Amino acid sequence: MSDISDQVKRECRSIQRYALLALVIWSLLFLGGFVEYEALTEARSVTLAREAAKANIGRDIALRTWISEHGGLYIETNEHTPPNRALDASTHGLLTPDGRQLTLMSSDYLIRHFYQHFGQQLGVDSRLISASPVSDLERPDHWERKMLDWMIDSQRSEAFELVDSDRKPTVRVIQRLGLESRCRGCHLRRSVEDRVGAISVSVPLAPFQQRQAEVQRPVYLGGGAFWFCGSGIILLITELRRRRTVERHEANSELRQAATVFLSSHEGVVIANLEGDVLAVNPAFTSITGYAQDEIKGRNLNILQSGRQNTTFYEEMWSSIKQSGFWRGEIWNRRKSGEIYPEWLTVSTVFDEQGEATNYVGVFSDISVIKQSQDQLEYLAYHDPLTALPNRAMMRDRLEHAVERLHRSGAHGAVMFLDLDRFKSVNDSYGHRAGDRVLREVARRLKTRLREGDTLARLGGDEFVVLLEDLSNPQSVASVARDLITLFDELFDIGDGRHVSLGLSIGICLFPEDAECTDDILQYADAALYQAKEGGRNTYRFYTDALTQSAREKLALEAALRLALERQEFVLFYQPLVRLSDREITGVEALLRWRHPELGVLPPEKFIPLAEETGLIVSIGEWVIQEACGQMRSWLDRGLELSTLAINLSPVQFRHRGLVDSIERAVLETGVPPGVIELEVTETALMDSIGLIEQRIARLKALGVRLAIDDFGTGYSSLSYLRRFNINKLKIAHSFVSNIEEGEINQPLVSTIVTLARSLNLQVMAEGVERDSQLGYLSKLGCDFGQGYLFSHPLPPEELDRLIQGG
Ligand SMILES: Nc1nc2c(ncn2[C@@H]2O[C@H](COP(=O)(O)O[C@H]3[C@@H](O)[C@H](n4cnc5c(=O)[nH]c(N)nc54)O[C@@H]3COP(=O)(O)O)[C@@H](O)[C@H]2O)c(=O)[nH]1
Repeated sequence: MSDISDQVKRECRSIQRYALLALVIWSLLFLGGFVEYEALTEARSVTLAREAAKANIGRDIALRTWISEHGGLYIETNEHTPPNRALDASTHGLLTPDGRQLTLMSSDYLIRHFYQHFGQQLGVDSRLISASPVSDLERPDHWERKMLDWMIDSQRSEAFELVDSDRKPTVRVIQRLGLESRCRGCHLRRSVEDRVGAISVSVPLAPFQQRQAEVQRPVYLGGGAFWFCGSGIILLITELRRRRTVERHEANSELRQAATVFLSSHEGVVIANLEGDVLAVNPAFTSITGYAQDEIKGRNLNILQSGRQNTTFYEEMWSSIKQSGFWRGEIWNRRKSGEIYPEWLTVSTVFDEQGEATNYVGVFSDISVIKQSQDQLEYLAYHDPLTALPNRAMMRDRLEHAVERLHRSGAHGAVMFLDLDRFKSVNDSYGHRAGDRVLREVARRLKTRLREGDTLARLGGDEFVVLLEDLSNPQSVASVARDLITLFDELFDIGDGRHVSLGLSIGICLFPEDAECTDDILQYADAALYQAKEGGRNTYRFYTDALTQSAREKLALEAALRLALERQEFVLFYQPLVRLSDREITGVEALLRWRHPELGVLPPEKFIPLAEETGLIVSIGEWVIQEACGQMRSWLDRGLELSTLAINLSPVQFRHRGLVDSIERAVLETGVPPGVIELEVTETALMDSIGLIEQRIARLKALGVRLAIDDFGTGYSSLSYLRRFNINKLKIAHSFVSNIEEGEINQPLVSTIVTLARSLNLQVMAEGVERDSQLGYLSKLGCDFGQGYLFSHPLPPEELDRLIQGG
């Protein structure tokens, strides 16, 4: 950079030197011209003065001649014109009759006299001189003498010279006079016949110089102005040249910079003419396209076209370049290897100083990698990475399109919400790898049953959605649902030779029948799924209005349930457990109630399922245990003879690892004997959690807590677990007791349960004893205990208190 500026400075200095030289030459030329002009003017002044002198001489000669021809001129004498003493007296003493004196004026006298008086005014001094003067008046001065001698010697009749007379330049002219015949008489009379005479005229040069100076002034002014103009032009040209030099250097520097950018840029650059023929490319162009400069130069840019864009694309692109001089966008081009790739291209038109387009410059970068990442991101934004199925976003997108399209065409569609039954257990028991394997297999199996136009998406977890479009008959969805469920008949391989069994629940929403907007369709399908799961799993349900209503209620209830514990809205009722042999109340069963602020006292079936579903049952259950134990302690302290406190446990509670801890805590805190606590669980709960609860039951047993099987006879009829878990009591379900008198089926069933209990050495209790007849029958069978409205409804503790106290 500094090299460049030094060079610029050097060139500028050189230009300035030339300018100075030109200025000096120009000034010298002018000065020479002025000097020459001055000399010419001076010469002209001299010439004019000389001519004035000669004019005088001519006039003098004419006067002399005239006077000579007339023999002289008589004039009256006065103090200015005294008598001519040079002549004899006869010629100057003449008197006129009136007494005036006249004198004869010879030519000499007249002219001398004339110049004496008027020479000053005329600016000319003229006098007659003679080589042999008869008076001092005729005597030549030094110059005149010299000139007379020269003229005599050189036979010349005239001489002139510019001399300094009293420091004033004066033109002096001298002209010899010939002795003419008419003068001879006079000369003879005066004995000066052979005299050499001459007229000598002196003309001061100053007036002529002055006149010339006046003429010169405008010339000098004009000349000065001309000099200034010339000098100005020289300076202007110098400045222009200096600027052009600087600009040229700057342009060169910019060009060098541009060349550096061109060569070192990571973006490909191609310069083409207006026909699209390549003129130059940079190294990055070569590395991106594979074409070296020599290969591509002269070839048309269309060699790079990939064929991926149609002619309309190129027409629009070139139309933009021609209209605005510019185009930018993404384009697919072809490398020399034939591979096509995306590039981000900017095409700019280069214009000359007249605004005419001269070239096109294309600058581009290979965006293959960016594109791939972008594609990957787009893919991830719309796909589930585990199963490669469309995700929620894409499913919504497709559903929205389908709703719109089907709305126009009048065809039907359906959304199926799929939920895997027992998947959570697989994940919990065998780990996420096994779970992932199952999910991939589920996706694979489901796809086998669907058509190409259907969408199978995974929303997350074990939730899948199927979108069916263009259904000619909405009922056909049911057969698809059945087929999908059947796909789960086969076990799922989870590796290491292990297999698990899963079920499938499906909720179906038809559109536009059930709903017309995406959100509603999805919500309704979800609600239908809930119904399917409620309906026993491994089944499907269609959406209905009633279902929506119950779903809404469920939501409201769930919100209230979450607050019920902290608002202390739960209470426990207690129902007596009666020993049938003597009708004594030997224990109580704690039964939960919810005092809902708006709905009143709610029985357990209204909220326990929801509490189980949401997991709230764990903390509610802990409260029940704590509260019931506290109450029991209070009764025992007051001397009530109660040996059993029955507490219901839901399967969810039973599976929860904190169960034993919470019972231990209650025992510890309330001081209730653990032996009075009897936990009621269902057979199903026991069997479902069999692997998980074995240790837990052992701990409970070790604590002294008793176990009763609730609703015995309605679930699995496996008896081995009765011994295995050291069960203490069987409770015969209401449904068996309620029609014990009429049914031929129920009597043997109840009798069998009582017999079984006896043989296993278990206590047995009948639930739902409402009538004496039922009591009589059960007593006859030898049933140990009974519970039912016949004895008492579930009561608040203080009422139960009264009941027991009252006997
Ligand atoms: N996990 C928990 N579950 C609980 C708890 N409290 C109750 N429950 C469960 O709710 C079920 C229904 O209980 P509830 O509505 O209180 O009904 C009990 C009695 O009112 C009813 N019963 C008693 N005698 C009769 C009768 O003669 N006729 C008739 N129709 N019903 C009667 O039976 C229920 C008690 O039955 P059981 O538990 O099988 O002994 C209840 O079954 C529990 O599953 C809780 O705190 N936690």
